[in-house]
Amino acid sequence: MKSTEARRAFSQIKGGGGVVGQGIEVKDLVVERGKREVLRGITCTVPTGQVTGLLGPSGSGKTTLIRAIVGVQIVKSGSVTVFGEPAGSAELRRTVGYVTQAPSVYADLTVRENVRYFAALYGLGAPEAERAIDDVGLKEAAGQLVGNLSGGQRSRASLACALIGTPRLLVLDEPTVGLDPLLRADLWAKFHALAKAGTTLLVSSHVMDEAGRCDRLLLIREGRLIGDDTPAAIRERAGTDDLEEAFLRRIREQVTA
Ligand SMILES: Nc1ncnc2c1ncn2[C@@H]1O[C@H](COP(=O)(O)OP(=O)(O)OP(=O)(O)O)[C@@H](O)[C@H]1O
Repeated sequence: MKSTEARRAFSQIKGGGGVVGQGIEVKDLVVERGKREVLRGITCTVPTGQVTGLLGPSGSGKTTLIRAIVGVQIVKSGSVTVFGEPAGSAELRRTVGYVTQAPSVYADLTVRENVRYFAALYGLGAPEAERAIDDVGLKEAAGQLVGNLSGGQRSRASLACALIGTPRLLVLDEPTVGLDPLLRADLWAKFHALAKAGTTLLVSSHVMDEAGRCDRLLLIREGRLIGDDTPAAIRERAGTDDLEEAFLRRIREQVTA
């Protein structure tokens, strides 16, 4: 067994009915941006084959944590591993798909040209590109220039490019911003279908009504983790069915602690 495979096997823990693994492990992570500590000692895990939501108010540190996980953020201290490898290491390049908040597609190419370009980078062809376009509901717009698409369509074009390499970990920074409720529901169904097929997903959002769609939630506030559990357990602990209210109660608990 190669060392990478050994580490991967080691990062998996036998669960009751099947294999439950840790896709991401973050330990005591501290990040400074602009001379300010924006992540203040985060420790958390993200299980494989599930949709984990990263929730928190604007400016709480979601994007910074995501950047550390995909390996593009300088960290002050602590560690981040993805499938047992240090975040950002060469072994993870084809393993991690990352969709940023800003669309990462070429505005002067059509949707199809963009997705085929990314497919070619992975040694894949037109059928795989068409499947990814179909998956994000952009079949009708495939021939349009990305520069002429709506904001929501453009984010879906970025998502199609990220899906093409069938990454083991898909990290999506606010993927549903600007989408109508029907499209949001379609995309969440797609995320769960991917998770069922074994993909690990980390999805950030500051929209509380999306939190209930996740298998697990990481709640972040002012650079600290204030919750790491299933939506059901977070509701139960707070004594309310309303996740937004549960989040607020958790914040109040922290403030008075
Ligand atoms: N390039 C930067 N230089 C200095 N400070 C930054 C930089 N980018 C972000 N910050 C600061 O780091 C903190 C966390 O920002 P981050 O983008 O991680 O938050 P977020 O939770 O993703 O917010 P949003 O939901 O608005 O995208 C904020 O206080 C922000 O002002």
